[in-house]
Amino acid sequence: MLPGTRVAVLGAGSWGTTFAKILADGGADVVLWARRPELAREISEARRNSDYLAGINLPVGLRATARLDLALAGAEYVFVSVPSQSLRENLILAEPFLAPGAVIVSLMKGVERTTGMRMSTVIEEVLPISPERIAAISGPNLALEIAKEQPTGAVVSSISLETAQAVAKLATNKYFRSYVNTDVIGTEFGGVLKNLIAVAIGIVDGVGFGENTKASIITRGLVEMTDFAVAYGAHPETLSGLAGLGDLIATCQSPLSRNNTAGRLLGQGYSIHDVVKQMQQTTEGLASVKPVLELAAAKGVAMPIVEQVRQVLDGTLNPRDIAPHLTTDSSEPQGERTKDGQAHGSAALWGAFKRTFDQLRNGGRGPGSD
Ligand SMILES: NC(=O)C1=CN([C@@H]2O[C@H](COP(=O)(O)OP(=O)(O)OC[C@H]3O[C@@H](n4cnc5c(N)ncnc54)[C@H](O)[C@@H]3O)[C@@H](O)[C@H]2O)C=CC1
Ligand SMILES: O=C(CO)COP(=O)(O)O
Repeated sequence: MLPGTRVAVLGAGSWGTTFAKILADGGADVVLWARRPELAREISEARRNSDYLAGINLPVGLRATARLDLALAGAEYVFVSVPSQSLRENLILAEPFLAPGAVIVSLMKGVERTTGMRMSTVIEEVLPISPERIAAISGPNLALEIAKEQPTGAVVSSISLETAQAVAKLATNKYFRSYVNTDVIGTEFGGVLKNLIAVAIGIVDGVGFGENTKASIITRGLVEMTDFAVAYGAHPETLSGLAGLGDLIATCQSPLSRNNTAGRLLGQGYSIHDVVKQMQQTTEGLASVKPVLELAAAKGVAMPIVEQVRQVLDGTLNPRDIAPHLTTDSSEPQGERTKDGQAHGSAALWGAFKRTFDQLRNGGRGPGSD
């Protein structure tokens, strides 16, 4: 990838702006599209995005505009970071201005509420481009930490390995390392599902429960995530990688996570109505609960933790009663793993932890697989 590749980033919230910085610091020629002209002006002139990334200086070469046509003109790669529920309407607006042959990359971690579709499938349905020109990026990527240039990794996924590698080369710099895979289903569902487990962790934190409960929810949550994603065709290893376990750890541990924060407020007794009012930024998990449970039911996948999150959101479960299992479940004792699982016993889980940390340490070379 030659430095100076023309790239557009759509969405100037915390992740879109941070990703624009990642790409610009990697040598790309980046134009960031913001809906609001005053935000585009602040980014271009003051090199700041004070609403979303307070205290961060943005790269000198990064340009911003509120004109979608100007942002997209000549862009070979288009990275999209708008709230998942608004993706479809934004793609319709963007389509007339897309350069022929452009690659579209989803940075989002939600499913469309009305259809249950993953973001790459919404892109494939709305835009007249082949799936080989679509990619998705996911990983333990709390925006503010990356904007401060704290090192991390992510996975770029596309059914075309060539596309994934080209995108990964663009999205690599001294503090951000991109790996590649071709498991788009696992990569995208990893990002969607860890949000729901992070809401559950926030709830138990808000209630005041301790580390045993949280560790149990994280571990059982990873089983739910894996069973769900595998039922839809994902490789289980993807869920043990950066886009699964890696992101689950980051999101469940960090007060920077909006999903975790929303859960904590619910656990402290706020109603979902009050929580939505308080959250200034996109909280994908809240919109994903219902479609994910519908998709799980369609494949017969049990998701007791996500089900309890739904009940807390609906006000039918007291947050104090949330547990890593359904407390009403009186079935016979089961093994820790359900279907594909005996291969994923404790040794495999330790292996997955170790791989994740090894990958985080292993920066600096070309894109490898996750
Ligand atoms: N913030 C983070 O640390 C990370 C976020 N993500 C994902 O990135 C996506 C975007 O999230 P954030 O940037 O964090 O959200 P955000 O709330 O910080 O920013 C969202 C941006 O989209 C704009 N927006 C809102 N409604 C819109 C609409 N209808 N059309 C166009 N733009 C609209 C907002 O004005 C704002 O600029 C989400 O799917 C999230 O899961 C992924 C990795 C990390
Ligand atoms: O996806 C994220 C970290 O990888 C950001 O999580 P939140 O959307 O919960 O802030």
